[in-house]
Amino acid sequence: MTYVSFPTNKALDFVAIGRLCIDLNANEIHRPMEETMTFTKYVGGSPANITIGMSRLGLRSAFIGKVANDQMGRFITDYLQRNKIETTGVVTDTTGAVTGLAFTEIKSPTDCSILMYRDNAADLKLTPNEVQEELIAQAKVLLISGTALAKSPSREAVFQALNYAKKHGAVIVFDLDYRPYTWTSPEETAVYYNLAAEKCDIILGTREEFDMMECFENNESSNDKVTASKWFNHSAKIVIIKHGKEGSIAYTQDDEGHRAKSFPAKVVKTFGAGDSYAAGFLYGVMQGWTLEKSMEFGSAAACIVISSHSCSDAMPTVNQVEDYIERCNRNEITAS
Ligand SMILES: Nc1ncnc2c1ncn2[C@@H]1O[C@H](COP(=O)(O)OP(=O)(O)O)[C@@H](O)[C@H]1O
Ligand SMILES: O=C(O)C[C@@H](O)[C@H](O)C(=O)COP(=O)(O)O
Repeated sequence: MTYVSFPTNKALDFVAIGRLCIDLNANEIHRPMEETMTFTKYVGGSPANITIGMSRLGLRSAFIGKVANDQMGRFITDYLQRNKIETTGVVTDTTGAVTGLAFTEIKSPTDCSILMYRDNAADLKLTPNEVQEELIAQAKVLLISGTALAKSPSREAVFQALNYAKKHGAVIVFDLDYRPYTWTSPEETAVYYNLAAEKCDIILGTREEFDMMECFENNESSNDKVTASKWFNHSAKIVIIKHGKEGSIAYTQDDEGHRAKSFPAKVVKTFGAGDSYAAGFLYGVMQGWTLEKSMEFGSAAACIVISSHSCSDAMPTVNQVEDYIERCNRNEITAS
């Protein structure tokens, strides 16, 4: 059963808009940030990680965003190019804005947190007129990510990208990617998230992210099926609700819930799971696979990334994901 039809005859498979940042991941793991002395630098930012994931899986990918006019900005653009990602949509800030930094704290495989430095971040300065219509016109899929809605002008740039995607028939994917510290209040966040989600074909988020979007509804308890069904009155064809280690469920317009098979992992850190899951899942549906197979592929990609030190750099190839699934089926991998 096909739930989403992707346009054909496009030069690009995938374009994402939003945050290009730096992850500084603690080298001394299993200790708090106060005691962490050294970090390894990687390209980061959830939509950047997903795009790197798509490119590693062999899809023709591009990015639309803004980087600082400094060494960090050049590091990011260069990394994208080395990963075969089209960067004509990545513009350089001219106002002295800086690159957002995410310092990661890895206290244990289950207790991880992120300390973000995002004052005057370049990615939030992207303006609507800097969004290249041509790039979106050429793409089968546009992915938007919630954090880019946090401030103007990046907020309007995302809505402009949504307009172009609608005009040119791209499938629109929304990764909710809710980072509370970028926002003033859950209510402010919910207003913009709901406006954007109405326009999207595939919505991916954790239970907590959907709860934030429902903050005006005074629900006594959250219910995945009820949450998902609301979006089918708008543009959505697939709504995925993620539950960390417990796996994920995809809902479709026929009200069916499709549960993902999950795999064991020797977890180093928890972050990066959602980004690699998104890349693996989207790769699968773009190949015309069933939802179950696509979700299984996403789950295995997530296991590879959470078993590694980085997010972006650890994004797997198709062979690596297939190999992981085979090793799990042979019981060669056990949970940490
Ligand atoms: N500890 C874990 N072990 C195995 N798989 C995991 C684990 N944590 C996450 N995953 C996989 O990654 C997917 C996305 O993870 P989740 O934590 O829900 O997203 P996010 O990183 O966006 O919060 C899950 O649905 C699951 O398949
Ligand atoms: O998104 C960021 O700015 C930080 C990411 O690069 C980071 O590594 C991360 O948090 C990944 O997010 P997740 O996949 O939702 O866990």
